[in-house]
Amino acid sequence: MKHQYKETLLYIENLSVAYDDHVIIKDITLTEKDVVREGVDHTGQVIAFVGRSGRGKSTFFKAITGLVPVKTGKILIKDFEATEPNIAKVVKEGNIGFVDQKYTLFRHKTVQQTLKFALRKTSLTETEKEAKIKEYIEKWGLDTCVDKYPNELSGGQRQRIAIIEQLFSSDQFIVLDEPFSGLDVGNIQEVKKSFELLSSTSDFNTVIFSTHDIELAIELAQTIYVIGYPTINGKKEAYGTIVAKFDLRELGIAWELYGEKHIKLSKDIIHQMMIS
Ligand SMILES: Nc1ncnc2c1ncn2[C@@H]1O[C@H](COP(=O)(O)OP(=O)(O)OP(=O)(O)O)[C@@H](O)[C@H]1O
Repeated sequence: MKHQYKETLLYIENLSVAYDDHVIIKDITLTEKDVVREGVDHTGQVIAFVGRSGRGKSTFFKAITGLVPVKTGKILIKDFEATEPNIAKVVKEGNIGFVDQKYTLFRHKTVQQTLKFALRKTSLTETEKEAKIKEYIEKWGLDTCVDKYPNELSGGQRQRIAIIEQLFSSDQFIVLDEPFSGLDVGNIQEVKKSFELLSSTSDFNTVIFSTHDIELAIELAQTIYVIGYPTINGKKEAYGTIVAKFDLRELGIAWELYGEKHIKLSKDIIHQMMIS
């Protein structure tokens, strides 16, 4: 066995979202399962969404994080509080962490204060909260930032704080909308490291992100979905949906160094994006 599929972590059926009467995304159905790899302690899931501008990636992310209401459909996630396996719950705002493109932080709070605030609804004691913040600050290399305000942080640092903040207030899911846009090469490496940290912490950790950088998507994700306008009966529709799914595990190239097969996949993905 190289890898095995276990419990369902995320299940989306027939999702559609409309602003006023204008349907933006429609007919979105997907299942993501927990994957266990032989000889690897923690294998979090990394899922990428790509697609041309305006096809509805951000709208889809806002729907699964409960930030916009759905028109139709069901979004279920594993219930981590249930004592039995395979118990799912309907997603609610706050269950899935969302890091937007601007990594918005409280302007008037220091990093320490921001993280403390993110833990306010947990049942941890004051001492436990301090310990948890310290643990993450150290693990994520943010020791020098504790007493700084957002305008004193680099883009990469701001983003890591935004990720930790979301991790503190929601369970094992985190959605990042274009986490790599506008970052320099150094910060891109830092964010990549955050992805590794996230997925190596727990089997259940699931990172969902969008990007316009296909190579990065292939390098980081095990599943890549293309969101685009579908062509139905020869006519291109004007709503976004999943037009293609690429499972790198099935293709035998997940967790592998970038090579010939990855380059071929990149071409296939770009082709799917161009026709949708
Ligand atoms: N609040 C809103 N009200 C009305 N229309 C909206 C709203 N937000 C987004 N839209 C429209 O929904 C469509 C999809 O936008 P969305 O931001 O989800 O696309 P995207 O795929 O994330 O694009 P990009 O890659 O450029 O970020 C666009 O036509 C956009 O104009």
